[in-house]
Order: sequence, then structure tokens, then C-alpha cells
Amino acid sequence: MSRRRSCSVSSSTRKKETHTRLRSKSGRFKVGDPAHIRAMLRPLRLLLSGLKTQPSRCCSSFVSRMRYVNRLKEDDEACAAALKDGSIFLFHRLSPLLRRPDARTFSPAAFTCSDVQLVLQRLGSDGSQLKEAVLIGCSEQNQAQFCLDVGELDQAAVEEASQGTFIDLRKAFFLLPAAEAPLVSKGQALLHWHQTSRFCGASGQPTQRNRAGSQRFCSSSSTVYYPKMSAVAVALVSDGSRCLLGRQPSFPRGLYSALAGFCDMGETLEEALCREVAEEVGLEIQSISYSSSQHWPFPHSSFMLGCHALVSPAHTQLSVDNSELEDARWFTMDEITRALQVKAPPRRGDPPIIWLPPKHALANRLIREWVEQQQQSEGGE
Ligand SMILES: NC(=O)C1=CN([C@@H]2O[C@H](COP(=O)(O)OP(=O)(O)OC[C@H]3O[C@@H](n4cnc5c(N)ncnc54)[C@H](OP(=O)(O)O)[C@@H]3O)[C@@H](O)[C@H]2O)C=CC1
Ligand SMILES: [Mg+2]
Repeated sequence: MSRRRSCSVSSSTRKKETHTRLRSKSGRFKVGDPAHIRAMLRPLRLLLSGLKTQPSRCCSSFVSRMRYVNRLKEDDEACAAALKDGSIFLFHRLSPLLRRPDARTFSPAAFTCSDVQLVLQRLGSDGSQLKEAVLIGCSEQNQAQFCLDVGELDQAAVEEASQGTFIDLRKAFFLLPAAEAPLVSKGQALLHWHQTSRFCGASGQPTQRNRAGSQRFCSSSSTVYYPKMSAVAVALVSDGSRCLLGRQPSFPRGLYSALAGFCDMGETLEEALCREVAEEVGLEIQSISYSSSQHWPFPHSSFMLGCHALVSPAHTQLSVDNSELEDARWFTMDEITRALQVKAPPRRGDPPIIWLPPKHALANRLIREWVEQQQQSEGGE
């Protein structure tokens, strides 16, 4: 964890500094007056606050943003200052506030700190709630990003005051563009973690959060708590020409997905995949290769690790455990290609069709990668 300070000052800080010097030169303050001393110290204070609240520009913008966020996690004062210039995403009982810039697009609504203060004041809140804001990241424009749950306020009143709509994350996640959904799901996951981690598991005493909300601390047992994700292994299993998908009874009608399961304590990713596939469909797998990962907010913060695997040639006979899966079967390239073309889930009364997880889901990526691999190997033959 880096504790380096930034080496840059914002242009607005520089402007304010010049302004202060001019005012002092104009003879408004007498030398030695407390007001004069304050005025003389102001540029230094601004310089120091600039150092604390701006990402450094001495390295690549990605590196400086990452170091900036890390610094805000460690420095409560810097984090409080960053909130004043930052953007805030509002939630109401964990549902994010979305706006519709046009009839087809949804986007998470980002507010300035003063906008949120105005909304809170208009609804009779004193604004101290802002301290509950949790740091979620830093935009490419170097602006710290926070989330805040205003669940104590009347939902309709906040919606009216902020010109947005709070939408349940299960719906909101898929309405948002794939690039914006992760930020909202990270915010929701952090807010949920704070709401359910108020007490220490060792002492039973209340825990206190740092300003960024990146950890909670129990002063009684000296335990530091960090936000948690459960590791989940996902495998797209292939037999060379077909891929294996399954569905749980709780899935919407016709939806099939890659096999997945929570990793047990002490397991490697490969062990978890082999065990889950054996448990759920009675197969053994080999040639496991890692693809990619994602944070999945449903039901509560999983860290999904996606892999491809081949079924062992000696064990290709499916034996589905119906206590875990309603169905699992092999799908041909043609079936998968057709399923990938389904744009929306079937409505009630529509003829039954097979459809696949949306683009936001890692399973969708694994399925598309498998299709590409098949096309490449067909092209190579
Ligand atoms: N993003 C994606 O592309 C995909 C995401 N997923 C997600 O992965 C997750 C896991 O997949 P799933 O097949 O359901 O997992 P499992 O096959 O492991 O079955 C889930 C069951 O495991 C038990 N369980 C064990 N450890 C945990 C834990 N840490 N948290 C919660 N339950 C646990 C629970 O049983 P009990 O209730 O009996 O205690 C739960 O019902 C799901 O949340 C699913 O949404 C799955 C596939 C693709
Ligand atoms: Mg499973």
C-alpha cells in the first residue's frame, strides 16, 4: 500500500492562490494581523489540500488514479476533501438511481456533493448523512466516485428532487450499458456490506468505518474487517464439438448457463471446478484453462472465475443431480448460435426457446469464446 503524496496542484487551486496574493498586495490586510497571517498561509493550505485531493500527474493516468484511490482509502482527511469535489451515486435501500437520457438508454445518475446536499436539505435532512458516502473509485476525469444510500428518506420525494428512478439492482444491472453496470454493482455491494457488518463477530461490539468505507474496525477486539466476495468457479465444458449447459429450477423459462459453484474453503480453482462438475452432472473434466473473471452482485458479491474445460473422454455420460439442476445437456454449435441470437427473454405465451445469459454475465463471454474457438478450429481443418 503506497503512502506517497501527489506532486501536482489543480489549476483552480493555482487560480485561487494568485487571487489571494493580489488581494494581499492591494493592502486590504495590515502586516501581522491575524487576517494577514491567515491570508499569507492560505496558498500553503490550498497547496496542501490540492496535494491531498488531486491525483498525481507524474505517472500514467491509470497509475495515478489507482494511487489516488489507494491514498483516499488510507487518509480520512483527504477522502473527506475528495468527497466535496467528487461525484455521488445515490441508492435507496440498495436500489440505484438511474436516469434516462433518451428513451432507449439508462445511465446511473452522478451528482456533485452540493447537489446531494441540496436534495437532502430540501427533504429535511441536515446533510450529515453525506459522511455515510462510500468511495467506489475514480473516473477517467480524475474525479473521486462515491455511493450513498438514502434509504431513510421518502423514495418518491428523492426521485422527484433528483429527477431519476430507483430501480432494483437485478433489473438495473441489465438495463445499464455493460461498461457502467460494474460501478453500480460495486457501489451496491459495498453499501450492503456496511449495512450487514455493523457489529464485530469476535466482541459483539459496534464496528466503525474509515472515511472511505474500505474497512471497518472494532476497537474492542482490534479487528479490522474488509469487504468480502465469495469465490465462484464457472466452467464451460466442451466435448470437442458440443458444450455443456445447465439450468436451475429458479432460472427464467428457457435460460441455460455454464455450470458454476461456490469454492469451498481451502480449494484451488481447478479443484472447485472438478468437484462442482462431478457433483452437478457426474462428469470428470480435464485441460482446464482460465478465461477471465468478474464481480457478480447476485445474490451477494461473488468473485466469478471463468474457465474452459474438456470432458474426460472416458466419462462423457451425463448424470444430472436434480437436487441442484433441473436439467443439463450438450448443445451443438448450431443450437448455441441460434440461442445467442435471442435478443430478449421469451414473454408469457411465447413458444419455448433456449436463451443464454446476457452480455453482462461471464457465462455469456465463455460461450462466445467457445463459439470463436470452434469457428477457428473448423476454419483450420
Ligand atoms: N455471472 C455469471 O455468468 C454466472 C453467475 N453465476 C452465479 O454464481 C453463483 C453460484 O452458482 P450456483 O450454481 O448457484 O452455486 P452452487 O452450485 O455452489 O449452489 C449454490 C448453493 O451452494 C450453497 N453455498 C455454498 N457456499 C455458498 C456461499 N458462499 N454463498 C451462497 N451459497 C453457498 C448454497 O446452498 P444452501 O442454500 O443449501 O445453503 C447455495 O444455494 C450464483 O449466485 C449465480 O448467480 C452462475 C453462473 C454464471
Ligand atoms: Mg451450481
